[in-house]
Amino acid sequence: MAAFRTLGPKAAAALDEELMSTGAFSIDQLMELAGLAVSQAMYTLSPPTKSPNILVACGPGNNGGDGLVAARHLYHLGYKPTMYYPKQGKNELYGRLRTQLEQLKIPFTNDFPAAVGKSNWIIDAVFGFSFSGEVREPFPAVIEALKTSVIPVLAVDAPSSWNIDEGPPQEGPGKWYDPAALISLTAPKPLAKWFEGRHFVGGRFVSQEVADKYGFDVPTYKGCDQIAEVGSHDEKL
Ligand SMILES: NC(=O)C1=CN([C@@H]2O[C@H](COP(=O)(O)OP(=O)(O)OC[C@H]3O[C@@H](n4cnc5c(N)ncnc54)[C@H](O)[C@@H]3O)[C@@H](O)[C@H]2O)[C@@H](O)CC1
Ligand SMILES: [K+]
Repeated sequence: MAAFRTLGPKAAAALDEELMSTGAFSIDQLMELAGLAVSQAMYTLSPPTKSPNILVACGPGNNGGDGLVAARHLYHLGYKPTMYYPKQGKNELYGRLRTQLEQLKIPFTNDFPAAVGKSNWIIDAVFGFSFSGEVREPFPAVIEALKTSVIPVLAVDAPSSWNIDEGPPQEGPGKWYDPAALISLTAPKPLAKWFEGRHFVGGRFVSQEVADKYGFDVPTYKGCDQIAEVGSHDEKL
């Protein structure tokens, strides 16, 4: 696939609304499918036999919720996830997802930089398509740790701190946080045009009719995969 079509933040929010109204999906279902897709992307990048220790950084919104779901699936796939979740959002769903992890005795840490050194991979579920402006506390230290980390990172829906429409922060090449891999949920957001690492799309539940209405492509999923690798924007696969 070359030059994939993207979905801007307003269209992405409208699509979620439509899936949950006329589409009759619940947020729990959408988040479960998103988190499952994230866990499959992680497995494709590096199986638990090679990279058992996964640090999952979760933000206060639904992107963080995807990280909570992904951690549960990763545990059942044989990984040892550790959670960093400093600011739990108000939705009761986040509380239930957290309880599910606590019942599996998955550890939560308050010291993100210290946990980075004990990890084989990091999952960035801090901010998704509703991120805007300058990164506020307590997350600047997290973004800084991601930027300087030698541990590879899989970003969920967006590399956190990147502008959703305009891509990486304008700090000069090589000076921003640049994850090794990205999984776009439902469709790549405009920022994916600046991303050059391994790129997956998850969302094997969206109909062609919905994709046509919102103007994005349904990738070719293989076998029973929840994800498809789509490559970078200018690359022909
Ligand atoms: N169909 C899909 O593709 C689905 C996507 N979901 C996920 O939901 C995400 C969008 O979720 P939300 O709309 O809840 O938003 P996000 O999770 O993208 O972020 C919103 C949260 O981040 C905070 N925030 C925004 N800018 C900030 C800044 N500069 N500094 C500090 N905090 C900031 C907001 O106050 C809010 O708490 C998607 O990116 C995707 O990961 C799923 O969970 C549901 C289904
Ligand atoms: K993210």
